[in-house]
Amino acid sequence: MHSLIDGILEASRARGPAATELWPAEERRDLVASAAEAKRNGLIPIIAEIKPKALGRTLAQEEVATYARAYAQYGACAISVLTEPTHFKGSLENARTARRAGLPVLRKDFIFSEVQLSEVQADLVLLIAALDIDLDRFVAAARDLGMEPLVEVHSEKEMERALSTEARIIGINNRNLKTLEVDLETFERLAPRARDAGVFLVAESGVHSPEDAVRMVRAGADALLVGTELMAGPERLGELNRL
Ligand SMILES: O=P(O)(O)OC[C@@H](O)[C@@H](O)c1c[nH]c2ccccc12
Repeated sequence: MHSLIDGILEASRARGPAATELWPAEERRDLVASAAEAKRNGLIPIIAEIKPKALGRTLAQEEVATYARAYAQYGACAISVLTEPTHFKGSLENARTARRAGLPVLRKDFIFSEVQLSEVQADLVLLIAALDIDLDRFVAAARDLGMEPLVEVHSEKEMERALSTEARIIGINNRNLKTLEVDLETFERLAPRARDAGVFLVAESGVHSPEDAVRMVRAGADALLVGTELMAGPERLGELNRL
């Protein structure tokens, strides 16, 4: 694993988990239904990410709220929120704030221990296959807490691992977490196997233009996850999600 990931895991271990959050009995928001609605409205379903690292600094809560509202206004089907503080400059608070915009929220973090799952409420939670966690156990634990797991893969081997679990949503990360290189070909190579298995498929990372977006949809993406490009200007979502 890249030393960056080692550093993130080490910092997380040193911090320890945040206090467990009790889940209010409010309705859960469904990514699959929200993506279907975007499609009906003639839009490419995009999960728009709040990624402070793209700006090189932490965000004030008013800024998080502004991004989240803009993402909703420009037709995002969900919001992804980085909650990892040391490298990605995210926070649990950002997830709570973003959820007020009304869209399903995906919590993005480096989850390697089950207690981390209860730190904050989200509709979906990212589980990274490359972290070598017991995916079956974490998929079940996430559902027990009322969150839908999104299992992220980057190789054929990780894809087989993800498909062997009960996961219904799989993300193919075009960014290699070891080298940090981005290649949209990764999605094109791995998507057919997942399509055959009938899971909901997310193309993650490296989408910067309408051409990139269409390319991922043609390759079989049910939704795209876009961060860096939208942090530079959330209004760009309005160009990226046009079919
Ligand atoms: O900024 P990009 O290239 O649009 O990528 C967004 C998202 O896919 C990326 O932030 C991401 C994908 N998987 C992750 C795992 C951890 C942290 C971050 C990520």
